[in-house]
Amino acid sequence: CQTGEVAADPQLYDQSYLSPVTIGNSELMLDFDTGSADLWCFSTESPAAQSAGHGLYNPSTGTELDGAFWDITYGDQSAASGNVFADKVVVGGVTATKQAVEAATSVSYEFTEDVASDGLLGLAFSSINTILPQPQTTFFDTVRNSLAKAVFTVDLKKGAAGSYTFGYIDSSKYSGAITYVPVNTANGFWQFTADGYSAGGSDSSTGRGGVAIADTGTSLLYLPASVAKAYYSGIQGATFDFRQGGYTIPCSATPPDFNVAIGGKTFTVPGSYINYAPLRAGSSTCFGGIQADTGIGFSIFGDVFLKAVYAVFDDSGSSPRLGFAAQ
Ligand SMILES: N#Cc1c(N)n[nH]c1N1CCCC1
Repeated sequence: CQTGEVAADPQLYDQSYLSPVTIGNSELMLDFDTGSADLWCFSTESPAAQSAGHGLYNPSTGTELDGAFWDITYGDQSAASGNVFADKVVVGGVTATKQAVEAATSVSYEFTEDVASDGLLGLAFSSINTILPQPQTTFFDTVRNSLAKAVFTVDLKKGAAGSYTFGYIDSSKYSGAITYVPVNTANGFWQFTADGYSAGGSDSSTGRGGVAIADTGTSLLYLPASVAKAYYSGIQGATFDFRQGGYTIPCSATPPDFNVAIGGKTFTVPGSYINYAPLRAGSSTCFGGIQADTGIGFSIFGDVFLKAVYAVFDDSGSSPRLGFAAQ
């Protein structure tokens, strides 16, 4: 029965969190993403112009899946594609002896420019893995029957290293009880229903809840437009800036805490987490950590929310569920 733990290292402004993964005989830094289901990495097959500065997977240690290829486009229109090898993957001591490793032969500039990241490790459901003609399993799905318990946990932190664990829940990492809610896997995401939202100390609701996904691969917290609008209406100097593509606030602002009701329990995102980052170095205008989920089709509980809670991604029962506890 395997269990393991790996660090989640924050990148600038907590834009993403990277964890060390051994693939074949390379150690790479991957972005663990509960919003996608492909494990892909820069490789010796990637064009040098695209892979400069990145750690590379050398497929010589793997066995090529003949005829298999992959091609993924994310919500932000970043993209990558390539071919597939079965190789040994180790995360925090948990070993998948024959994991589908997607070697990139082409990546978009967003990935080329993010030199700290050598690829992604998808932790959504394998139903949305992009490998054709036959989708393959995520790392979690590959190892889940060998884990002490078919769970993984997410403990992200603001501006500090957090952790992911596989196979166990660490009671020293949270306070109070874990509140569990059912997951709808129809879209391949860890999708749940949030009950409602409110700002500050008041329980004056900023709006009814709705469908949401827990997504470590997204930096911010995307909520119904009416909720985002109500939240920023309480902040002096806040505005929706079309050119920036979202709400901005003065970096000097102290935003109110933001409360989310899930499973009948209230979880609080400290207002400071919503003063996300200057528009560019030295700017006195900051981008808001809460943005409208307009056009997405559901809310996205990304890192701004996840770094305020301890999250349990539980596939150990008859159907998957999500657990949340205060950190
Ligand atoms: N957009 C987007 C997105 C998402 N919703 N989850 N993970 C994402 N990405 C991982 C790497 C780039 C984007």
